[in-house]
Amino acid sequence: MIFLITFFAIVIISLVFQFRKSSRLPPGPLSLPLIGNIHQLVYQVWQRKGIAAALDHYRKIYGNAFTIWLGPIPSVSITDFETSHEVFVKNGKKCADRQIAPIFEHITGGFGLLSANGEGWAEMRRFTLLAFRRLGVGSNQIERRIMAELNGRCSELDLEITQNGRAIVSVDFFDLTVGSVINSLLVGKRFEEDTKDDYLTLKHLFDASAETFSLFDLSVPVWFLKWFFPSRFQMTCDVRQKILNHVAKEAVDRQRRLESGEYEINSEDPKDFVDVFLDKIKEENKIKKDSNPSYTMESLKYMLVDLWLAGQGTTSTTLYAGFMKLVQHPEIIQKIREELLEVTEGKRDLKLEDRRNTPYLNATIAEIQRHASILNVNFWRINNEKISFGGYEVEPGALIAAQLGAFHVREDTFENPNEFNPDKFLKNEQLIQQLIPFGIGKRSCVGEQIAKSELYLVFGNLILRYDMKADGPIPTNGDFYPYSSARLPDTSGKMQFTKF
Ligand code: HEM
Repeated sequence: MIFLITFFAIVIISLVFQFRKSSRLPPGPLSLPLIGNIHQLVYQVWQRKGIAAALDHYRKIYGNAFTIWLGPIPSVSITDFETSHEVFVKNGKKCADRQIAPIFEHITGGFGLLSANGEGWAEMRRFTLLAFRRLGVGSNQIERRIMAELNGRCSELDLEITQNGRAIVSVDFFDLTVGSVINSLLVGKRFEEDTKDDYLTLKHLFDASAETFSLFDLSVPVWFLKWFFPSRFQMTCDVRQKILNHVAKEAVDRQRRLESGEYEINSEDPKDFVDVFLDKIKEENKIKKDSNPSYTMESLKYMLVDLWLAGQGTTSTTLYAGFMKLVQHPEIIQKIREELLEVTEGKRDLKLEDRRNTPYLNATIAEIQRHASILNVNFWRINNEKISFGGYEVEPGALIAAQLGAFHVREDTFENPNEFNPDKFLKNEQLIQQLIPFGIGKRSCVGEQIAKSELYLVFGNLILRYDMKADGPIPTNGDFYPYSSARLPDTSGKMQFTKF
């Protein structure tokens, strides 16, 4: 009897505590002590066949901001633009830290951008944006890099068309084009015929690392993985080390040549990110006593991996998914082409400066990004100060995220969200400002300018140059891993390109 009374007393006290902790937070399903809402979340994700759909379900019940308790930690999801702006821009400083998966913290040691926080992250972010500017991002220098790569790839397509009357284009085409642009920006090398194997090794390693990017791997503590899944843990560490060595080998070699006097950096006209970084290491070394500890070879290696990792798959997936949509809508391709022929008079390539005169292409790219919405769950931030918004209060230590995937499928913002139709962005010109595929606030994408330039130039110029249609069935599987944080489409689709 005493045992039963004690048990019920503990349950009631725990429920009261849980209720009090939740009372100022945005609403959400009734949570239990210790497990929070994990059981309901798992059920909804399973029943609705995906994380974004489950979050959309909660949004419909509880509104634009809602709380799901992940065990003892509250996670606040925000699914509209205005509240995201209020929290991540107006209160940006309070939630600049990212919640870093224990396994990532373990393998990066706080280096890089994706899995770093604090002063080290802030310094690297400032440096990266400055380095990108020095390398011509935002000017027509980046346009030249992208077009050089695209022209190289198109000459291969043209040869295939001359030989076979058509070229078969698969996801590899976009992977290689985007991979080459980023490689040339980071380490000054494109992937050419003789270096394609290099690229394939890297792609294979990145694919292998994506396998260990499930919510499970990202949530459990390192000791748990080490003890209960030692081979999986080892695989994650080994793959990461191989990626690090592979991506950084050019930087290590250049550092060696720099020290031996075989190589010199032209500070006025750096060739790539490695040049800018090595130059900065040299500058910091001169200061000695007060030099910034962020500028080391180790730090450069992790920066290269993060920029490669974040910049390659995202852009390539968007291009592939976009073309898969377009070949199912030849009328949209036709309308884009008419617009582009008017702007270029059919005599020249499409340029970034044409963007203001191509509203239909701009709307199509926005619709592609909305549909591709590459993250099912956005990276969580941790607030380190209390954040108040819309009458709610989120105490420090909560997880908080703008859920881009759930936001991009809202039917009250994007009419008929399942339908692929760029017209929605033309009917309401403000809508394009509300789309946030690159995230919002202090941790938003550092590669946004590069990605936007690539998407515009590749979509536009390929449509200007080629007629395209599906080669075989278009995969209709939707999201290949609906339970993973990142959205990955089935990439088995192919297209036939012929000369326009
Ligand atoms: C279509 C292409 C791309 C999309 C949709 C995309 C999207 C995103 C998103 C949603 C985030 C997280 C924002 C947040 O936490 O709120 C992010 C972060 C990031 N992206 Fe991108 N990205 C793309 C291309 C690129 C490129 C080309 C690069 C590099 C050259 C890049 C580098 C990064 C980095 C380093 C971060 C972490 C920034 C930080 O933590 O400070 N991304 N991106």
